[in-house]
Amino acid sequence: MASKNLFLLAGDGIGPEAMAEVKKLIKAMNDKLGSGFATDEGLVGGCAYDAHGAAISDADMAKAMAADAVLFGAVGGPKWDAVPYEVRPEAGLLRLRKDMELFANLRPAICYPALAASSSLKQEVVEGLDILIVRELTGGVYFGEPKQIIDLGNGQKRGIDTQVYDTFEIERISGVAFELARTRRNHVTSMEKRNVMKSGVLWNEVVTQTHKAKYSDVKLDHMLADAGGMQLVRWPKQFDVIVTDNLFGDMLSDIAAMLTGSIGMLPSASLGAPDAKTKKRKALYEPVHGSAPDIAGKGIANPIAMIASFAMCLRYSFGMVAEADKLEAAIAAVLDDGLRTKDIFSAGMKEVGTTEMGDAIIAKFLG
Ligand SMILES: NC(=O)c1ccc[n+]([C@@H]2O[C@H](COP(=O)([O-])OP(=O)(O)OC[C@H]3O[C@@H](n4cnc5c(N)ncnc54)[C@H](O)[C@@H]3O)[C@@H](O)[C@H]2O)c1
Ligand SMILES: CC(C)[C@H](C(=O)O)[C@@H](O)C(=O)O
Ligand SMILES: [Mg+2]
Repeated sequence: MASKNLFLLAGDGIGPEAMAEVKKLIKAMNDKLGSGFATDEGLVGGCAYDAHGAAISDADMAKAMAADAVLFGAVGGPKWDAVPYEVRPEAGLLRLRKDMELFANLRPAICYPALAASSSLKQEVVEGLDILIVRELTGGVYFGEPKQIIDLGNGQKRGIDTQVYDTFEIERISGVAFELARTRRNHVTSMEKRNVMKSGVLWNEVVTQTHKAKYSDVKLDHMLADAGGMQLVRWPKQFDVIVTDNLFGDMLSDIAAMLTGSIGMLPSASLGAPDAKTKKRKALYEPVHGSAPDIAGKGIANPIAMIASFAMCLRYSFGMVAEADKLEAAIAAVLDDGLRTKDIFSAGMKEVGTTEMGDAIIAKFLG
């Protein structure tokens, strides 16, 4: 069997702790199921800066470009607060997204039945929740130029970020959202702020045109992004697929994370366009959470977002749909058994650490 090449970038803080659980899972799949994964590892974020002064080296960037899929942990932390902006840990992740042209970021927020009662929201609000945020990932204010701080010479400075979207960027991300909606509940809600932003006006216009031209069988709603944030907390089950820009998608997905019980639960897939010849997409899979410096090194991080990101990798990069379903079912089963890391703990449940949670999920998956 041809090997499936995975490039692992564990990063900083709890990144390596969560990645260790996925490494165990990959080894178990190779040993017990003959899955044929080949892995290589590199450095990203603060650890890469410490090693060679950049948030990701050109050599590791080349390996990421060549891999069938990249698994990414998390980057950042207070240790690197003072490093120059251009080489801060987060720059490594942004370079991966931009250079690999990973324009489509899929962030599913699913409330596992066992966690419905432990959410900070009322049980009936989150029970059975299954929504998908489709975040544009290579454009908008994250990458628009100019992006700078200029000295005005009068004791004042000016910080500038630029929100830019071109038609093709909005067309291709809304196409991804409409296609995915067809495999779900056939409903897309597009979020922007057309009431204050020109890019929001264009976003609204292009999504509407794309819908009319190719996807009129899908139900489409438009919502202002601030109202969208409010509606996500008020009654999230009104949504199926939400499509939005880079910055709104960043914030709305952190809000959605709490609907699932913890940010330690939310996986994501960042996908490029299919290659014209091979049909393969460049892809990176990462949890939505960060390096969690406050709990790093304590062995208590929730590895589920990282493991569920690997399930997305099985599904989207390797077409291993049965294995992906089985892995997600294993996560649900372990939660049903009452195992909880600290972030999702509630009375009467069994508190476990990162390793125990990972082991239990792997055992269920293989069993
Ligand atoms: N993709 C990424 O690498 C990524 C994403 C977000 C933030 N960051 C970076 O991470 C650093 C910390 O950022 P932050 O504190 O705003 O966000 P964070 O997601 O790291 O942490 C927010 C809170 O959630 C908790 N948390 C996060 N993941 C958890 C998990 N798996 N299990 C249990 N608890 C978890 C943390 O303990 C913390 O209290 C910053 O440098 C930021 O830039 C990186
Ligand atoms: C770490 C940071 C660059 C990143 C982002 O803002 O996109 C993170 O918050 C995320 O949600 O993936
Ligand atoms: Mg974020």
